[in-house]
Amino acid sequence: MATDIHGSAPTADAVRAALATVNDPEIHKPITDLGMVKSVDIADDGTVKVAVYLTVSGCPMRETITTNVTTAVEGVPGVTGVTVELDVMSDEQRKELAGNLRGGTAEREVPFAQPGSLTRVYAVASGKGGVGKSSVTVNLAAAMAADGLKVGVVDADIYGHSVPRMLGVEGRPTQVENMIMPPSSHGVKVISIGMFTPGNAPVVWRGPMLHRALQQFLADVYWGDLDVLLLDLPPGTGDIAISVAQLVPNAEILVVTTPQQAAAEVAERAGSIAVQTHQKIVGVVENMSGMPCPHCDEIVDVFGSGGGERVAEGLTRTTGATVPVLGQIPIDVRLREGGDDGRPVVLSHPDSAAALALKAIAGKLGGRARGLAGMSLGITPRNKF
Ligand SMILES: Nc1ncnc2c1ncn2[C@@H]1O[C@H](COP(=O)(O)OP(=O)(O)OP(=O)(O)O)[C@@H](O)[C@H]1O
Repeated sequence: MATDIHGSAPTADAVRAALATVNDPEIHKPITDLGMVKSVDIADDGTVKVAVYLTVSGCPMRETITTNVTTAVEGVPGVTGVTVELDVMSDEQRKELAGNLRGGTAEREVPFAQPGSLTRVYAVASGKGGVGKSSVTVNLAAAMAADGLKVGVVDADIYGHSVPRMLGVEGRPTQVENMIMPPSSHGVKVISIGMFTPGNAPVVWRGPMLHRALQQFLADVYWGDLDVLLLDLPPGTGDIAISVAQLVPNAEILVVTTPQQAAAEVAERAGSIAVQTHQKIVGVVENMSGMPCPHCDEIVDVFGSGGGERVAEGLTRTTGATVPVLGQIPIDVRLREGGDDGRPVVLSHPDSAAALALKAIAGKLGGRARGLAGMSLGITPRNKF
């Protein structure tokens, strides 16, 4: 603990400045800006009592907040001891905070669909299930976050939500009024339907409910300023793909397939939905592209070859715009293990061939300048008669 050499009591300004360095662990903004500091009492003997408002009672972050406040204030010259008292915001205070976080925008707007939004939104789609769409999503997200980008993932795979496990995110999100704070892991903010269902209960929802859930994930979750938002869609050409197109028309589609002929055909069908919804297809990722033989390193084409290329060519023909193959990811046991352990392979084995392929794709997608390119201008072309 730091003690002032002159033995004088710490100043209120210095304590405030120290508190301004403490971020709320979920909102990632200084507690002083969020109206969370209730009072600061500085005694002549240098002891400081800080009263902090939690956003909700039973906040899972209370211990982290207490520790961080204590550490920050202990560092102020002249402080001889710190006690932290916790209180809970009133409904009124929570409403005010939610309003502040929204930055004055009306409720229920999807921030990523607003003109001027600089967040790149990628909807990750596949034709068939099990081709590695979620694995690709979480690894791209983790690689981009490791590169310093602010990244969010919406697990919109309502039927097979696996993103939280793959990223090692546990627990339920905190809710402040009708704003949901997304938990984060490996620097990636995540929201999933799995966080709102008891146990591992399967979700049997119909189209309109799915649309509402997705709208909530996009509009009611406090994402902050994101560079990239990845949406893990359910396989196929279902309702969610249409909802994404309506809610975030500027989302670009990333198609994941395996090299297999059958998978490639359905992937192409899933991708071509973009033609109907006027969305851009950013590219194709071929996953499970061969497996290095553990004995001789020869590449074994377990699922055949050429699927990614075929899908890209097909989508280029259908859309009239060039759709590139962004990368090929080999089969790697460590990638599967990373998914089971909540530690994406790009972080656990960054030099493996699978991780290198994923990081190269992340570099292409994350490195594209943020801008208005690809954004809907809100103009509907008039039909010619
Ligand atoms: N390149 C790879 N090497 C080894 N295992 C992989 C690879 N890609 C995915 N897997 C494994 O295959 C399984 C299916 O992957 P994943 O859940 O990502 O697919 P998905 O397309 O999202 O499936 P669904 O749409 O049904 O949710 C997982 O166990 C995952 O760990």
